[in-house]
Amino acid sequence: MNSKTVVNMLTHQYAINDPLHQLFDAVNVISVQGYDQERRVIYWNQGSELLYGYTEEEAKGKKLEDLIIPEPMREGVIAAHSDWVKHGIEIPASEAILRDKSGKDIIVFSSHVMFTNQHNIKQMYCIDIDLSDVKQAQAQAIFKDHMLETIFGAIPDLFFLMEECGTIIDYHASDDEHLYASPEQFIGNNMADVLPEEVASKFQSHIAKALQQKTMVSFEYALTMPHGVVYFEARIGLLSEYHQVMLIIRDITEQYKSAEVIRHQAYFDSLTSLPNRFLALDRLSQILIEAQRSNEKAAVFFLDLDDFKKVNDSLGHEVGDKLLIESAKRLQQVLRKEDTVGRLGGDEFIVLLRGLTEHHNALVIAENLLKTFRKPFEVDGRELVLTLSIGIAIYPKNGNCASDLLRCADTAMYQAKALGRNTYSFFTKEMNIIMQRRFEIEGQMRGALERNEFELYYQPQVDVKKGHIIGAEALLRWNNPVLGNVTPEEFIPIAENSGLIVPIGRFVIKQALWFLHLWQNTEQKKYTMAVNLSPRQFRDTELLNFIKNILKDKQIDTDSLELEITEGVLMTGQSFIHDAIVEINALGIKLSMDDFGTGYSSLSYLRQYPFDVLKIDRSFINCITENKPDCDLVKATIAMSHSLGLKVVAEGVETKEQLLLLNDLNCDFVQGYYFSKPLPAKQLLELSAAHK
Ligand SMILES: Nc1nc2c(ncn2[C@@H]2O[C@@H]3COP(=O)(O)O[C@H]4[C@@H](O)[C@H](n5cnc6c(=O)[nH]c(N)nc65)O[C@@H]4COP(=O)(O)O[C@H]3[C@H]2O)c(=O)[nH]1
Repeated sequence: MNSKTVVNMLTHQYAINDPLHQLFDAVNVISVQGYDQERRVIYWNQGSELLYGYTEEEAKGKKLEDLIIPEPMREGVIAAHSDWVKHGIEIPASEAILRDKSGKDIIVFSSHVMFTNQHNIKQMYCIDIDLSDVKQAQAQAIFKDHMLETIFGAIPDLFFLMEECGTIIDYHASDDEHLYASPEQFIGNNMADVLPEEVASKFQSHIAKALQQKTMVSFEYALTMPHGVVYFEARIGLLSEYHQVMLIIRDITEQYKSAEVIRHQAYFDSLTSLPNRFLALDRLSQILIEAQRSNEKAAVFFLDLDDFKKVNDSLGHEVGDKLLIESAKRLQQVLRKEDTVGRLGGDEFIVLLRGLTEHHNALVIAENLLKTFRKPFEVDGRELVLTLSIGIAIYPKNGNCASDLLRCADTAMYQAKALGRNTYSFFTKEMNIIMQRRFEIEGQMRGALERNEFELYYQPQVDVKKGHIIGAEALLRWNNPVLGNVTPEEFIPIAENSGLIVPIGRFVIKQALWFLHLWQNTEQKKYTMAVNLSPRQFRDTELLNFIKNILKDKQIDTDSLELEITEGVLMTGQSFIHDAIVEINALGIKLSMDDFGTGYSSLSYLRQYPFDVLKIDRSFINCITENKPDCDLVKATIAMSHSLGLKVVAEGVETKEQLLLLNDLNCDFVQGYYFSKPLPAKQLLELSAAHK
């Protein structure tokens, strides 16, 4: 054993016994290593074992550079150590990437001290703190920073970090276009100093709400920017521990505008931009609440453009639309700002007047409205005269709620029409009687089917030349225990308005086809059955299937059924009606134009749709023998129908003279009291059998 070895042994001895080592032994979160002058391990605490993987036994006596110093650093470490030992040049504390037993990199913060022991031998102590957690956390923080930056850059939202009091700490924006002020104006300033007062106070109150409710709060606001008004949605998220809030601001202008369009569509008429029925009635309810509170009178006007359908139909929908737009403008011009004018649909408008002090007021306004329509309308270079019929209901005299008042005004409007149009009519109690009757009929009609109160009568149709019955028209009769016999002219329009025509119409078709089956089978002859179809029934999407099934079930040829429709059905121009007519034709069912001569009698419909039969209204047949113009018209109608390939039925034939004349005019078929009134099924069978 040489002297050097003895010194080393002693050094180790001292090292082990050093009270400092006892302290290092107790701390295992820090690695403390002692090295002698040759950098051989003389001390290796538990922390070193945990960090570098070498046990004390394995480490002791080994050289620093062989243990934990990676190859590329070795020379530098040896040189630095030697500089320190020989020249007293300290190795500064620094971060270093060392190596553990398995060869893995270990990031540490390494500090070093040099002692000279009592044998005057230098010993170096390294104190290494494991930085891997710190480094990982740092890396994660950097990653999160990058991630947030990417997110902020990719999202068009604005992000503001601010103190709870509203002072802006930081912001992120993918572009500055959405910033109301420059970044310099924002940072360090309070929202209240930068944003308009109204918007700033919205922010303050919502931040307060979020803090109070300890939850995310959102709200919307608008800012006038250089390029126009921009709508924003702000969400306030709390960073409670830091007494800060995060504002996430999104530009919702597009959304807002589309919502605005939808809102507008829901509440305003797209053609005239007037409030629609829904909004107008809502406003009426509001007016009534206010009128009740302030003890004031209000008025509801129900306006209908006279003969608009004719204009619409003769000049086309485009002209009709322009007339409606112009009418809406004229109505608005007569009224005060606080009054409302709305479009109920078609050619019907509503006017709501609030704060009426005298009954007279409504009268003056009604006269002004009529006056404003006296000036002809100019559309596409044409001068057109359009008049109005106005029904007026007064709150509280005629009713307390919107629907009652509207109904009263509607009833009064009918009265104005009956008075000859181009006038107004105030609702009276007498009109109430008419209305009551309508209500009563509607009330009684509900359940009438179930109570078997309806019956079908059949009016025969006769071939003019041969004198044979060729078929019949099914006409509905209603006998109600309360109301007695109600005429179809009275109950059919009510059934149409209430929608009850749909089940009633199905009943008619079923009964009529059932009877036709019986009739055809009894007499072994192919009769036809004409059934009236209301406009409302076209909305019954299952109707044609329903008809098809019965025809199939009863084995009736489709061309034995004739569906009668009036011009009114076609005037609406709705596509589902067009489609249904095409399908009726495709099925082989006959189509008949009813009441020809009473409405607009448009030839274009006859060309446009596949009609098989034209029925001349009885009002024309009535006077054909005495009235030459009527006779000429009927003659022309028959000739025109034939040229279009249609058969003609003359309705309401009551005399032999009429029949003879119609024969001369080449009319195909007749129907009327001259042959027979509408009859119950059994009687028609008897008549038909006798006629054979
Ligand atoms: N003065 C006179 N009148 C005659 C003569 N011949 C027939 N009539 C009447 O003229 C009407 C002809 O029916 P419409 O034009 O389809 O007119 C029908 C039709 O539009 C409607 N209607 C009747 N039944 C139904 C139905 O089942 N469904 C639908 N949607 N409407 C129906 O009610 C209207 C009136 O029906 P009704 O009162 O049965 O009146 C029937 C018939 O009784 C005559 O020589 N002189």
